[in-house]
Amino acid sequence: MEIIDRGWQDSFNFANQPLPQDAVHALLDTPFDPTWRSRLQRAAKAAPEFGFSALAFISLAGSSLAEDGSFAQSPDLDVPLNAPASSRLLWTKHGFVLHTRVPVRRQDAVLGFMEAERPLPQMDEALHDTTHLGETADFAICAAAGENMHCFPLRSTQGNVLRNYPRNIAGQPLPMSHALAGKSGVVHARDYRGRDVIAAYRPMGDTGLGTVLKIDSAELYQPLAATLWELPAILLPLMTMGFLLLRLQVMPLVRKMAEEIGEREKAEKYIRFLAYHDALTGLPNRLQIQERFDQAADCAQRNGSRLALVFLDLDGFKRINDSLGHSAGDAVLKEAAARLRDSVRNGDTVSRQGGDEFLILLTDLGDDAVITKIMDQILTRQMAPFHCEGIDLSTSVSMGIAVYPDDGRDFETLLKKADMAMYQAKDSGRNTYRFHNPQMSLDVIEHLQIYHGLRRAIDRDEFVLYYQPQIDLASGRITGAEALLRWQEPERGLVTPGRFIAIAEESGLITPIGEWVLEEACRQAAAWCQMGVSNLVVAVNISAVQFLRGNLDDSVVRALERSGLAADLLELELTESALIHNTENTLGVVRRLKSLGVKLSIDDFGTGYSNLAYLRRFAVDKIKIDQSFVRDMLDDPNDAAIIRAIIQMARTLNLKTIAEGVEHERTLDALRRCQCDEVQGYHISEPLPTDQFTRFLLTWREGWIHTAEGGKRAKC
Ligand SMILES: Nc1nc2c(ncn2[C@@H]2O[C@@H]3COP(=O)(O)O[C@H]4[C@@H](O)[C@H](n5cnc6c(=O)[nH]c(N)nc65)O[C@@H]4COP(=O)(O)O[C@H]3[C@H]2O)c(=O)[nH]1
Repeated sequence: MEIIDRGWQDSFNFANQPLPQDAVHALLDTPFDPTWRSRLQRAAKAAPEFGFSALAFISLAGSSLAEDGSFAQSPDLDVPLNAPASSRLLWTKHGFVLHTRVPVRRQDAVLGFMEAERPLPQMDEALHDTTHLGETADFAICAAAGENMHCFPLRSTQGNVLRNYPRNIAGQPLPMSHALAGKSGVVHARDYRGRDVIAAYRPMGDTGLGTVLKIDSAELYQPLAATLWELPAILLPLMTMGFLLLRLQVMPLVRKMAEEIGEREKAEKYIRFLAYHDALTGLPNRLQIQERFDQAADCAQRNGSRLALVFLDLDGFKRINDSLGHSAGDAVLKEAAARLRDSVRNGDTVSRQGGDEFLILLTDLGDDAVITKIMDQILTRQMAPFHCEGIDLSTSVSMGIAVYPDDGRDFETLLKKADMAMYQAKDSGRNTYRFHNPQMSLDVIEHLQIYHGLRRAIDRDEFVLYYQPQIDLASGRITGAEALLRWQEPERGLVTPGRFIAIAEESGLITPIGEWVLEEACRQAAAWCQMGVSNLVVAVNISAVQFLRGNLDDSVVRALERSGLAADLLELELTESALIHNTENTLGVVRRLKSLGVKLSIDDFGTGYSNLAYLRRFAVDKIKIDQSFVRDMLDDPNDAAIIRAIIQMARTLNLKTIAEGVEHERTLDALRRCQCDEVQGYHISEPLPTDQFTRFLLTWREGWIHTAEGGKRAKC
């Protein structure tokens, strides 16, 4: 039910974001306005990100204004749902699909409609997720069709739907008929195949659908039946052997029978338990927390108190699951669940949504201070390491908070807002929490637009590299050029990496983008070399994601081969965090790169772990002192002391140092006095497009450039 409600709510929210609203409104008067049509089309293109497989905006007259994706054609089953209105549940060859039609509104006026389809893989899973209950366990979802019913495929119907199937067989109601009559319970009855089953039934909210979870009685009672079958054969000889033997032989059997009956009751209880709990952690499931929310909201409305819904996601869970396996993943989830339960008050509810997502309902709240106290408690507890399969693991969590009634009054709205806030917490570096604020909805749209734009940017040739010179302080020579990525986005203009690198990392797009950067930077460095610029090292930023997930060493080899650039004219700038994780794999990649002759520098040094051991282990060549220290070094003695310490340490380890973010002559002098090797910053030059950087190179110092005719040949 919540999946369907959420799907409908998502459609409604999507349709009523400012961009679609404005566009549909504008197209009321000028239906063919190309600017608004193209904006609306951009909004439609964001559909997959919201989980839609198809989406169309439709005018009041019924014509399509913009659409994306393809709607299901001739589904095997198509049933209208009572609520939310204008929704239909379809069964297609890919599984369940929710079809919704929602109004695009401004205040009370309907401006148009949005039709959307969203696959519901969670419901597909529900059909198959019964195997752990037993061989014959099965889950059914049906809709009333007059006196009969239509049923979506069960495990036992092997993908086939049941159309117009009777609700009673031989005068006896099937368990589903109770669910379709709006009742919940457990019965021993005959199912549609005429088999005896034990079945739990319940209606699916107000949708008009019914659900049944059932298992064949024969399977459930099999051990008991076997015992009963043996009984007469044993009893006859026993009767002649007298009381003693009777006690010895029969009593254990009787006890066994009693146990079997106990087992049967346990199975029944388990079926009931599953309807309201998560099987892995034993926590309440989504259905239960939603019911508790409804009760708490009624109460809060009466006494004017507040509630909070917290959406919590474990940070880095996928990495644990992928690298250590599912049993370690399960252990982490159980431990996280136990800690969450311990971190909240008695009246609060912790539930598992699925995967590594949890929901927490905090009731009876005064001001936000109570919420932040609980959030801090959760963060602290989750971070404590725990022992799992021979290793110490620790996790952190990101949380988003939506407050009743400030952020909304119904469960789905609050859930959606808490979800958005959770993403903000992730964006802010994880291991933290954020309260929802209205700006977040706009941020989500912006985030999606950037994501979709990035996917096409390489093919459309929209990336460019700018270069910023790096200068040797002793000689004044240009020793290097840092390649800095820019995105020439058709509508936004030149976009700097701060706005898109994190999205590229999160979506994995950083790998192809990073490869493009490597190829382009090497190609350009080789071109400068051909022009006669000698020993100019091009420095390329490598993201930690690219380093850990991509085949960085292969990409580097390819870029060098294609461009013909000498390996020692390429420097890779890595952050400390890239080298700290996954050390064995990292070491292998670094060794290969070093064996090629590629240089390695550590970017933003001083802001991360600053672990000296890895500087040696990875044979780093250069340390880049973070601009946050450089910026204030003249005014802040602590920053100046840190810079001096970094430079001294680097000298001891025989590493070069470069200071970034040098904006003033006086900073440059101070760095020279500290014996910093190189500098980079606006004082010398901002990052420049290729042609301007080439001019910069040619005019920087007389006599520095050696042409091929001039004697000294450039190394390329
Ligand atoms: N205030 C101030 N800023 C200065 C000064 N001199 C240089 N900067 C800016 O400082 C940033 C230095 O790059 P970064 O620390 O590697 O930080 C880079 C880097 O981490 C990332 N980045 C840039 N290009 C790439 C790329 O191709 N791949 C990856 N993975 N990340 C990139 O984006 C970050 C930001 O890049 P930009 O916006 O180009 O910002 C650049 C540069 O324009 C100065 O004197 N004052």
